[in-house]
Amino acid sequence: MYRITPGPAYALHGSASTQRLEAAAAAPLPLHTLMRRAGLALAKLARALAPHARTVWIACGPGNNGGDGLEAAMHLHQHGLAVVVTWLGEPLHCPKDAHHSWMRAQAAGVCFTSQPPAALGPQDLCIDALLGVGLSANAQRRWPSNHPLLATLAQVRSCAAPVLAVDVPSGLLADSGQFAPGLAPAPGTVGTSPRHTLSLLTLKPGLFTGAGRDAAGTVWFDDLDCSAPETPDAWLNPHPVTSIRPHASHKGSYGDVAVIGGEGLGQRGMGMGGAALLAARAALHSGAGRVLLCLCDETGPGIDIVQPELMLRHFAALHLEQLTVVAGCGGGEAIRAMLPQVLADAARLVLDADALNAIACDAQLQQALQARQHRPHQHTALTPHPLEAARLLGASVEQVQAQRLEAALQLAQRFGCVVVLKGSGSVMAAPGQIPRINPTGNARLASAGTGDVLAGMVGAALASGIDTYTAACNAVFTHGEAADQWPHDLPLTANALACRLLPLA
Ligand SMILES: NC(=O)C1=CN([C@@H]2O[C@H](COP(=O)(O)OP(=O)(O)OC[C@H]3O[C@@H](n4cnc5c(N)ncnc54)[C@H](O)[C@@H]3O)[C@@H](O)[C@H]2O)[C@@H](O)CC1
Ligand SMILES: Nc1ncnc2c1ncn2[C@@H]1O[C@H](COP(=O)(O)OP(=O)(O)O)[C@@H](O)[C@H]1O
Ligand SMILES: [K+]
Repeated sequence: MYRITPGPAYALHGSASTQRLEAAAAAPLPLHTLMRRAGLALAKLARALAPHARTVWIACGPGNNGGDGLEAAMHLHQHGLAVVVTWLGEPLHCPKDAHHSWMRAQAAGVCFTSQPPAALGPQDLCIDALLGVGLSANAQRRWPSNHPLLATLAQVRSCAAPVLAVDVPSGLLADSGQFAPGLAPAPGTVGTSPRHTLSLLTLKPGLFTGAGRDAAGTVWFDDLDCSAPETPDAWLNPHPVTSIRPHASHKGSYGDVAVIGGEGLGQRGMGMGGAALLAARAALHSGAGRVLLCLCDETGPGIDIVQPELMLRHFAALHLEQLTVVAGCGGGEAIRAMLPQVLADAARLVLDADALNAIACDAQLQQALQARQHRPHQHTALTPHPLEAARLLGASVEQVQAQRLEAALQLAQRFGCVVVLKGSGSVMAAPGQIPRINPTGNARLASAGTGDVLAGMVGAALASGIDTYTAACNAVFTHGEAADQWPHDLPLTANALACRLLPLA
């Protein structure tokens, strides 16, 4: 068993592949072996997390997730802890494994009650064994609003003791990181005590994206002594491989990035030059050899006084076929006029923000984007946030967020390019590749301009010559890592982020 921290490329398996793996792993073993291993692992972690617990409340649901909780209850009780179990299963209708563990817990003398013990405190522990991966398969069903499971789930979530979830936080869909219909916590009802999740047999994608990161808290993993030979549904995006710059290199070795964006104040009364500046500065600080800045503003400045390394260029003076172009940041409506030429000629291209919005409502631009995949010397990455992704897919933000992995893959396949679907647990996808979920980053990035910084970083990574998918994945990891390492007493603003980043290449 170990704690999951950003760095390695962990394999992620959704509920269907986990269930297949479970069946394959259980087949050669004596009955109940996996649940016994799960219960032991859970009890071990519970004791490590709450060594001074006076009371452990274990909320057990009707299926095998509840069975894991019952099995752990027996071990913790045998260790002399005051264990109280609320079991919502029915002896005649529960799965065989869970029934077996219920019998064992009863025989061991575990205390069963319908209500949580009074006065659970911060040194105590609540184990959430209500629902696991069985939820995904049955999500179309609903519990009636007066069902005891819903009341117990609310009590678990508002508990003052730390909560250790078994496999997945109950109610969260293991595949998507969204709550099942009717099972999302009401605003303001989740306690502030620490959250932990012990993922069993496999790591689930839903723990790392969407609502999953908040719900899961610290993620632990135990493989129950079973290997997972199935192809994963996704990878946790690993730390980039550090590359050393050879002494015999020069600025041309690290590529030229041109940022095109920044509609002028005079055009529609909305000045957005800052977004383009942020992307350009981020590209420079991420190691690009040279960075050109093309503002969509005839009256714009001729120099960035703060960052004089940036070279201002008119659009007509850009040799697109030799450049890595980052297009869209603050481009407003002005970027639309430049897109046909950019899509036709740019060697490597990152499309963000207003470039994506323009493409979403123009079939010709969409065709021009799709055509790039057939030109071997051209490479493209899109970096939409969920609303931009929804516009490109003709869907709603809720639909995108309900299936972040699928949405990113769908965009990648439709446009034949690499896609970064941003937000908590950004998803990276490319045609023919297993998608990745990024484990770095935090809500301090929820501030205007941090996406422009990311676009500049992807541009710098692409310009260094690495393949587009790796470039996007590396940049997303480093962008999030910078936010994770940001000093707590310093405000995280996009410009500071752009200028403090370590080189990518
Ligand atoms: N069988 C075993 O030996 C093992 C089981 N494991 C545990 O088993 C869990 C999966 O167990 P289950 O497949 O029994 O499922 P869960 O215990 O996750 O179950 C959900 C229960 O609620 C019901 N349910 C699910 N969604 C519903 C909905 N929308 N409306 C109404 N009822 C719904 C299901 O019928 C099931 O009884 C894993 O998450 C894991 O914790 C693991 O420990 C591995 C070993
Ligand atoms: N809560 C969060 N957790 C992790 N990353 C986040 C969070 N909120 C925002 N981000 C990241 O910050 C960036 C914001 O990008 P975007 O929405 O395009 O902002 P902007 O257009 O203002 O630059 C993305 O990389 C996104 O993944
Ligand atoms: K659970």
